[in-house]
Amino acid sequence: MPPKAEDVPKNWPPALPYLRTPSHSSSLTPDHISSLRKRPNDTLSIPANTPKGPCPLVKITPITTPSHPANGQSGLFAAKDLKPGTFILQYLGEIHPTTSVHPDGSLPVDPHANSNYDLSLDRELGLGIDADKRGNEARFINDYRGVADKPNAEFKEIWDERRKERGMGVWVLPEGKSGKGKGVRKGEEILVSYGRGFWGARKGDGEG
Ligand SMILES: C[S@@+](CC[C@H](N)C(=O)[O-])C[C@H]1O[C@@H](n2cnc3c(N)ncnc32)[C@H](O)[C@@H]1O
Repeated sequence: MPPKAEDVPKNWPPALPYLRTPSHSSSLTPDHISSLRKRPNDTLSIPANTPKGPCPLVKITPITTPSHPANGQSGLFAAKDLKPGTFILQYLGEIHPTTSVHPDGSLPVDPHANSNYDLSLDRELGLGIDADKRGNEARFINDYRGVADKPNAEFKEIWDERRKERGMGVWVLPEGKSGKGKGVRKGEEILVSYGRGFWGARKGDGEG
């Protein structure tokens, strides 16, 4: 059955599969899988009342402000006031090894290296989450550079108790000692820091 309009968020690109749970690359090894199923000591769980499917806290919005560095693309905006420390949604995409052996057996290659939607989940083990070809609303989160003075949200590892699996979550920045995180007001863009490495690899695409 084709998905009903309410099954995907408004402004979701029609050609892109919308995920409600992570997808696993067929290149994951048994070691990767067993590490994904081991809960790290200091991770928070996804709140039990988190809906599977479209997130009521956010809106995918086309950007039409000429001064915005991602003008002509989309961004993710708050649909409600969000307090500091709020879990917003999980970053869904394909969980994949960051290197895999080339089909001809030559040097390892990373087929996700050029993706603009690839997040690191575990650097040591070499695991990433790529939302280039499939994902959820979180793939539309822009970097704060050129948009605001500071980020108002962050990517932080989470534990999914329903799937017993590690993943990445998007959280509103906590208050912190200096009152750093002030929350996100309804209608404000949700912005993270991609890190200098992202922009360093894409000189001319944003700030370094
Ligand atoms: C994960 S995507 C974010 C969603 C993207 N805007 C879209 O509509 O699909 C990352 C890409 O968004 C753009 N982008 C995000 N933040 C930006 C910023 N601060 N300045 C310039 N481009 C940005 C860049 O093209 C980057 O490669």
